[in-house]
Amino acid sequence: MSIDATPEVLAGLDAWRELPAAQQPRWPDDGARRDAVATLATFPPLVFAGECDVLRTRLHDAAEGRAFVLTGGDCAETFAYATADNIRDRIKTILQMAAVLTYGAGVPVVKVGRLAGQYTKPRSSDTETRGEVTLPAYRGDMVNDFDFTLEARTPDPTRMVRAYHNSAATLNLVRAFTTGGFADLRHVHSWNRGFAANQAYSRYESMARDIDKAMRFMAACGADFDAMRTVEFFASHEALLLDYERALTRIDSRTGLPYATSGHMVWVGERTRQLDGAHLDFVSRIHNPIGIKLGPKTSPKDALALIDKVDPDRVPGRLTLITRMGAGTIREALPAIVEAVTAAGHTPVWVSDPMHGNTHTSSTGYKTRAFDDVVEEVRGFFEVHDDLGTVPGGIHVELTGNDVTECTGGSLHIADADLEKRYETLCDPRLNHQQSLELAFLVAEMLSTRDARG
Ligand SMILES: O=C[C@H](O)[C@H](O)COP(=O)(O)O
Ligand SMILES: C=C(OP(=O)(O)O)C(=O)O
Ligand SMILES: [Mn+2]
Repeated sequence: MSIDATPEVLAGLDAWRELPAAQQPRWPDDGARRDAVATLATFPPLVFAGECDVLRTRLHDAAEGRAFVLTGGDCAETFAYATADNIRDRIKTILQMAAVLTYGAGVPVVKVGRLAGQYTKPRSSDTETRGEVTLPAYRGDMVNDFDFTLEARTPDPTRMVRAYHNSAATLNLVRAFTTGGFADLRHVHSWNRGFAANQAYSRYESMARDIDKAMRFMAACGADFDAMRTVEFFASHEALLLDYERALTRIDSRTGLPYATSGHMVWVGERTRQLDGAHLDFVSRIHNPIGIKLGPKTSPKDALALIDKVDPDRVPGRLTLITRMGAGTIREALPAIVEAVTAAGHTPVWVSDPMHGNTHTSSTGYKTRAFDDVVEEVRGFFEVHDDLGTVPGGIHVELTGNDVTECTGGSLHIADADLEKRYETLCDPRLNHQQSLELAFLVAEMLSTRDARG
C-alpha cells in the first residue's frame, strides 16, 4: 500500500519560497528556470528513501562511537571531469583511506562521497574581476560555466538538468564499482601496500605491516573474503540550489514522508545556515540525514537553535555537525559548543572538516591549504572530544584521486612554487591521492592511540 503525504507536509516543502535564500543564482530567464524545474520533477529519484534510512542508522552508530564516518570528494564537481577514470580514482582513494581508518578506528567506516550532486558553490563575492573585466562569479557547473566570458558566466537553468544526468551517471558507476568487485578488500589492501612501499612514506610502513598481518590472520581464521567484495557507499552534497533540491524531493510511498532524492545525505553550508533562512527551513522538512557546517564564529546558542530547528525530535543519526574552525582556532572555539550541545541532551555526529577553516593564498597567488594545518585541525578535534568525553565521529575532506598540486606539504613536500604544475580545481584546493592516503594513515594513528588510552 502506498501512503500519501498530508497536505500540510506538501505545503511545508514550499515554505522556503517565502524566506530569504542566500547564495541563489540570478537566473536571467524565469521561464527557462520553471521549465528546467518541471523537467527535473518528471525524472526518477537518484536514491531510494530506504537507503537514506540505512545511512541514518550508520550515522547513529558513528554518533555513539560504533562507527567512523569518512566523507570525501571534490569541492566542486564538474561536468568535464565526470569521466570513468576520474570517478574510479576518487572511489579508489576513498576506499583506500577507509581501509586504513577501519584498522585505526577498530570500527566500521561509513563511506560517503561528496559526489553525484556537488555541482553548486556558495561564493564570498557575487562577481569576479580579472584586469578590467568584472563578471558573475562561478557558482558551480549546475549554474554557470567557469570560462571567463559573459556568456559562460551567465546562469543557465538547463544546467540543472545536465547536473541531474551527470549525477545519475556518476552514481551508477559508483554503485558498479562498490558492488561489482572493484572494492574487494584484498584489492584495496594491495593498493595500500603499494603506497606504503614508497620510500617517501616509510613512516607509515609499520602500520601497513600491521594491517598486512591482520589480513593474514583473518585469512588464516577462514574469514569469508568473498563477503567483503562489496561495500556500502553513500552520496552527499551541499543542498544549496533549492530549485534543484525541491524538484528532486519525493514522497516515500512507505511512509508518506518527503526525502530529497538527489543524494542520500545533504548538508547546509556555513554561508547558508541562517536560522530564519530558506535552506534550514527546507532541510528541516525532509527526512534524509542532514549535515550542518559550523565555522569558528558559531556560538553555543546558535548551535542549539540550529539543532532545535533541524532535529527537534532528536532522531538518532539525523544530524551531523561538521565543524570547520581552522587549525589555530578549533581548540578554543569547539569546546563550548560541544558542551552546550551535550548538556542539552543531544548526540549529533561530530565530524571534522579540516579544510574550510584553513584556506589561504600562497606566495605564488594560489588559493591553497597546508597539509600540516589539515592534520592539526583533526588533531585538535580529537583532543577536544577526548577532553570532554564526547565522540569524534568522522572526517569530511576535499580530495581527488588525481595527482594534482593544490594543497602544499605532505611527505612529497609540495611547495608554493609547485602549485602551478597541476592546479585543476575550479573552487577550493583538494588533497591529492597521496596526501589523502597520508592523512588517512595519520588519522588512523590518532584513532588507534586514543583506543590504547581508553
Ligand atoms: O567551498 C567553499 C566555498 O564555496 C568557497 O570556499 C568559497 O570560495 P571563495 O571565497 O573563493 O568564493
Ligand atoms: C562550501 C563549503 O564549505 P563551508 O560551507 O563549510 O564553507 C564546502 O564544503 O565546499
Ligand atoms: Mn569547498
